[in-house]
Amino acid sequence: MSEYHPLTESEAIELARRIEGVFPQGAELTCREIGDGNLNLVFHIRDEQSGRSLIVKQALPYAKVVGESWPLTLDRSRIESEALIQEGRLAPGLVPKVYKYDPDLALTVMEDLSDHIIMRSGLMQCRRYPLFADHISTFLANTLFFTSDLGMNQQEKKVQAGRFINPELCKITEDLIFDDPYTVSSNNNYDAAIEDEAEALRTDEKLHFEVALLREKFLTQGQALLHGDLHTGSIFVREDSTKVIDPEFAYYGPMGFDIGAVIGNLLLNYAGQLHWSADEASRTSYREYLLETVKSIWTQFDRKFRAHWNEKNVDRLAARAAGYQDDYMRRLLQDSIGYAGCKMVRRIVGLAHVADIDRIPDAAVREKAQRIALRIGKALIKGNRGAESIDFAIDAAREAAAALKG
Ligand SMILES: Nc1ncnc2c1ncn2[C@@H]1O[C@H](COP(=O)(O)OP(=O)(O)O)[C@@H](O)[C@H]1O
Ligand SMILES: CSC[C@H]1O[C@H](OP(=O)(O)O)[C@H](O)[C@@H]1O
Repeated sequence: MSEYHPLTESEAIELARRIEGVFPQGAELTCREIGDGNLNLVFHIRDEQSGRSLIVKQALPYAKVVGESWPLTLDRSRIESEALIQEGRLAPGLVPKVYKYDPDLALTVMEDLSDHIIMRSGLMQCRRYPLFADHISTFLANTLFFTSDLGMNQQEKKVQAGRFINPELCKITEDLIFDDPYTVSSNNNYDAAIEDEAEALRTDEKLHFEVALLREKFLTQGQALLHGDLHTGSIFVREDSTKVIDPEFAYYGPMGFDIGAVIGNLLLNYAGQLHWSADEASRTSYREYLLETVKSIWTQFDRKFRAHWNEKNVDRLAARAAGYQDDYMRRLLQDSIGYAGCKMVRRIVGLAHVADIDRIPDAAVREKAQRIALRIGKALIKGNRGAESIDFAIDAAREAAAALKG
């Protein structure tokens, strides 16, 4: 079985059976392929009798969402498993356990998180997660600080950056997020009703300038080891637990890209609340919850990151230089806001959308949600370098909803 080929369900069972300490001898295992993402196969293997289960995630040699015409490296499976192991070390309890990585079959065997729900689905059901901001801010502060030049040996960091060179997956981001939405591209995909918005994205010079600056940072700034695709479809939640999955886009990049991904995806749900909330009162209430969550994520991240800096910093100059920490955090906030905006725009007009918006059944309501999302996204991109607090993002969201009477 060791030569690469996409597994059948029965092969996935045989592979899972060989993982020590999970299934009882002779267990009757069942298997279902449950992958709903854009890229990979995900097998769920379970023993009904003991209730034990695990996940086998296997990379395909192409992007599943497009097909074999878009070849994609299998090495992303190594990057994903190594990133999960790093994240688990730095943020214990916030990622699934990795049982095995098989380089020949390009697969990772990991903990089954089916007792959680994908956060995007939870948000579409207007559920609240009181510990999420605490958990995700810990994940972000720990993984970003301790893989940066502030928190780890600077020579080791360069060596580690070499293990996370991820050109093909970075190219997807560079094209889909920072290029296609602002030009005519066969990758783009949007409803005809918002052709005026797509045209405006293609002709807005101030927007292009800001996107170019953010893209330049994505291309050149190896600040920390990023998750690289931290949207709400890559986060499993329960009221009492948060688990981050799917770091196959991991590479050394600008920290704000991860923080912005979380914020941008919460705001995409905010835009979609026209449909998911039952009425005006619950819409207002849930939107406030989303904005409080955005604020709390940034505030807690800022506090935790500064605490690491003050207590665990390994860069002597960073410890001494007056005003450096405040300047660093201000730039980080601004990057996060800018990238949040980019993440929002791409999910409305680019290749891969989000269910928060696309599953709105009524075309007129969906169109309004798309316009709100684009209005917020553009405001965040254009205003990022002037933002002095996270309230800038919150005010932009409120303004867009009010302007379009969401
Ligand atoms: N550890 C896990 N436990 C349970 N389900 C999982 C796990 N990992 C992935 N899944 C399921 O598979 C889906 C796709 O996984 P994901 O890692 O996002 O794949 P892709 O890389 O193709 O986007 C998830 O939305 C989730 O339903
Ligand atoms: C051609 S890949 C498009 C899109 O899919 C990835 O998301 P996921 O693997 O979580 O489904 C990533 O966001 C890419 O930009």
